[in-house]
Amino acid sequence: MTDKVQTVTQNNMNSSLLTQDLAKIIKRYKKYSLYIKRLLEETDKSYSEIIDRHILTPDKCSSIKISKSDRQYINSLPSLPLGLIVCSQTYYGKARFVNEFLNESLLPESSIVNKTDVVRMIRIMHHSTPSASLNISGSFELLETDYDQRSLSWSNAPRDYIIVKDEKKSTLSSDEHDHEETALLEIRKPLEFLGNNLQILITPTNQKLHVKQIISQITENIIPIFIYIIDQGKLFDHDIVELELFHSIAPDQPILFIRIDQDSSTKEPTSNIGETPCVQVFRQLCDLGFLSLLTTENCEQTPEVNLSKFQSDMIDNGFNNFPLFLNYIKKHLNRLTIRAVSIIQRSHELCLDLFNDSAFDMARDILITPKRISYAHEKERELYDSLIALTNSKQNEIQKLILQAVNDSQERLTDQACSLEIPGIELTDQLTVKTARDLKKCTSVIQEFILVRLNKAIADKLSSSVNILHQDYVGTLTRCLKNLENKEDDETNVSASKALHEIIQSAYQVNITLQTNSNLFKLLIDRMKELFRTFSWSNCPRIDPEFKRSIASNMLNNLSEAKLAKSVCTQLNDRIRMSHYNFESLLKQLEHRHSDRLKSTEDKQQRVRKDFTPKIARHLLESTSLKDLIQYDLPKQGREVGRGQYGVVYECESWANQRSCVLKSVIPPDDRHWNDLALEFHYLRRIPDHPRVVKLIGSVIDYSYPDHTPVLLIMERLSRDLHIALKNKLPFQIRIRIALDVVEGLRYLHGLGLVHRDIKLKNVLLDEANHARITDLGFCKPEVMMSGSLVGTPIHMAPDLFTSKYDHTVDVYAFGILFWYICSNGVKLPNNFDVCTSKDVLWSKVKQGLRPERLSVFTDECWEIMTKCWDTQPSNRPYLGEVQEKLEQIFSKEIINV
Ligand SMILES: Nc1ncnc2c1ncn2[C@@H]1O[C@H](COP(=O)(O)OP(=O)(O)OP(=O)(O)O)[C@@H](O)[C@H]1O
Repeated sequence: MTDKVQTVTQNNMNSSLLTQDLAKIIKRYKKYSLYIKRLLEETDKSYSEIIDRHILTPDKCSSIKISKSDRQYINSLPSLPLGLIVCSQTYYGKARFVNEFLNESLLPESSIVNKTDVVRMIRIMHHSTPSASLNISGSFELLETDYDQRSLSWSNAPRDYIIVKDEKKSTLSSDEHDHEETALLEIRKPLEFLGNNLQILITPTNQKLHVKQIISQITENIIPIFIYIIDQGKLFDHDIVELELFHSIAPDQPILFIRIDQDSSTKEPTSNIGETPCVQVFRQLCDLGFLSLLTTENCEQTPEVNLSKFQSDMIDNGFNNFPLFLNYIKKHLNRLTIRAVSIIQRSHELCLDLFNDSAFDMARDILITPKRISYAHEKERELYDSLIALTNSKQNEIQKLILQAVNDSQERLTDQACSLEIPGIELTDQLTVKTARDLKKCTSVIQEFILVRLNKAIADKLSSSVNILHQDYVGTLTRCLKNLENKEDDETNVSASKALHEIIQSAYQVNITLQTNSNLFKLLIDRMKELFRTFSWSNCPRIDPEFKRSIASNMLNNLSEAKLAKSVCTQLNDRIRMSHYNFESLLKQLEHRHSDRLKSTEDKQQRVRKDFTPKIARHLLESTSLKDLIQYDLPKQGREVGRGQYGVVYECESWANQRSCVLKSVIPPDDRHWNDLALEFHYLRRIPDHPRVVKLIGSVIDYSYPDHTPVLLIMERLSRDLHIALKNKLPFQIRIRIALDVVEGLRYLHGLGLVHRDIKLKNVLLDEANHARITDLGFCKPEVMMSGSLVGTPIHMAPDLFTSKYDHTVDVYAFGILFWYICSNGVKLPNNFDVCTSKDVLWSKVKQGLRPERLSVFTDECWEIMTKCWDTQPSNRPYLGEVQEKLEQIFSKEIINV
């Protein structure tokens, strides 16, 4: 008796803890779902601005947009209730689980319901007043008057509510019976811990419905969590078929299998093959592909990779293992929210990548376009000059060509002329013409015949020899202009490359069109006709072959190849000159259009750098931090390690499966700081792990304070910074190795296109073995994203930082100053700087050339390195590769000496 009382009390306690913890888990899930929804709304707002302002091209905009189905999924999480869907091998398994879960005997168990009874689908939900109803797909309600009347306190569901009446015994038609069978029993009663956020849904038993139909009906308007109770010693064939079907219909849906001890009254005989039921069931579930020998811990480390695989789990002895049940629910809900936030996070990452690419493109465009235009000018001029020179110098050649063509074809043409038929002419018996008009006609037919063939011969000669333009010479200019033109929005404009094409055409005209009806061709004929006009006839000749031959050879002999050649060249010259003027004016127009376009590109570039990149980086900081928060919770803050200008650094024992971390807690006071932090975070997390750069583990935004939101950046922990280390002095050899580490780290960052912009003692951290890593990438940016802001720590700032146009060599300058400290083996300010009364005085002196003084301990090699690094002229500063080489020489020498 006492034992029983104790068990009941224990059960009550367990149950109340379970319900409290479950409520907490669901509350947390709902809170994060709402954050994610808000983040989606804010992201949408930013994306609308990006679209409205044409910051990205329409196809790029559509690539970052979150799809309709993803959007529906994200919005469904905070708005739809969770549904704990209870499946089992038997009805008893479901009833036992639900009753245990609710800690009351709501569903009738073995003594009341028979094994063969058809049990309907049941929904249990919280409501302040108890009631029950039968629903079809939630839209159609079959009311049976006494259901509500009989409900009373609703501590037990009557048998006839849950059992579908036998078809044979029922008075209903077959259709009505089907409706009656698929109807869902909805039980509403006060169940505070379920609240509005959780419902329990019990799958039907012994119904004829297909698994697919059951899944679609039961998951309607809820976020499902599938639970499968195994209440028999093993899975039977029909269970396996059902589970296989489930797996094929909903492959991404994980299931929590809960094995409970068999109820003796419903026990089925199981084959004993020497395995415990737990092992047998586990093996069966592995065979089905639901479970794997891979531990769940392994799965947890990479939740995205395993989103659809091996998320199912099994709990043995389910009723005594509610903490495991809760743990599964928490993991499952985490996966849902992580999936949602990952969708947004990926879109943010893609958007920032596109910004980065477009920043590169814009910077390149701004740099290259003016160069291309002047290149086009220069090349066209060269082309024009050489064409003119060529046509002038070709006159003799052309003359020779014409003469050669005439000589080559003279015999053939006169022979052909002899046998030429002259149609439409009536001749006398003596072969003479009857009228002067006929004689003229005969002459013109022969002339025409000769002219056409002669022209063909000349044209062939010219075209094969006037290969005056080299393809690559023209090709380069064409490509250059094509690139310029591609940037043009207005395609209907007459382009400079069309003008270029014209100039090439005219130069090649001889080659291209002489054989056909070109102007040049006509000109040749006209020219020749003019030359033959002088031909006169003394008496009326016989129109015989002799006559035809004499006309033909007369023509060919009288041809003035010099005049013809001159005429060809003048024509070519005129054409080239005209094309050139045309080209020049079109290129001018193109230049104007480009200069307007570049102005707006510069504006766009500024907007991308200064407004949109920080904005999306901030969204990304939120999405990534939220994901980390869901996955790993808030890190535990240990003792303070150090303080910077913007945040406090604390120890943190472990977080996200990493031991020995620090968390840098920053409370950005305004939007500018938020943006800086977001950018720092964005660039830092993109940097692949490198031994010389401090590793960022993750970030979390702590939303638990009402008036401020600290951002926690969690990083690997090192032992101290270089400032502290130098204060305590270090051997020379170690200091040189530290300098080498810093150079290596900087070279790595520069190789990624990044500029650190804040190299100083406190941003170099040392590990236990005094190896250095660069940290604090707050100002670190890709070179193309830098808008010339004045950032850094005064004494390390290069004078060119004040010109708003600077590059990665500002890091080389800062390294020079850092190296001065390293060589001085201390932290005392250089005397030359110490005398400056303010930051402004210091900067103005540095601009005038003031640098740290040489200390007596400095070797010549070291002094040379630092002085070269801090050269006023950025282009005179050495490459870091050179610095590394010099430092390595010093280091090796030191080793030998030691
Ligand atoms: N990963 C870390 N491991 C150990 N100590 C660290 C780590 N990060 C920072 N610290 C300590 O915390 C101090 C403060 O670091 P923080 O990056 O906030 O600022 P800072 O670089 O000193 O200055 P600022 O904020 O002006 O850039 C550092 O000087 C260093 O001593």
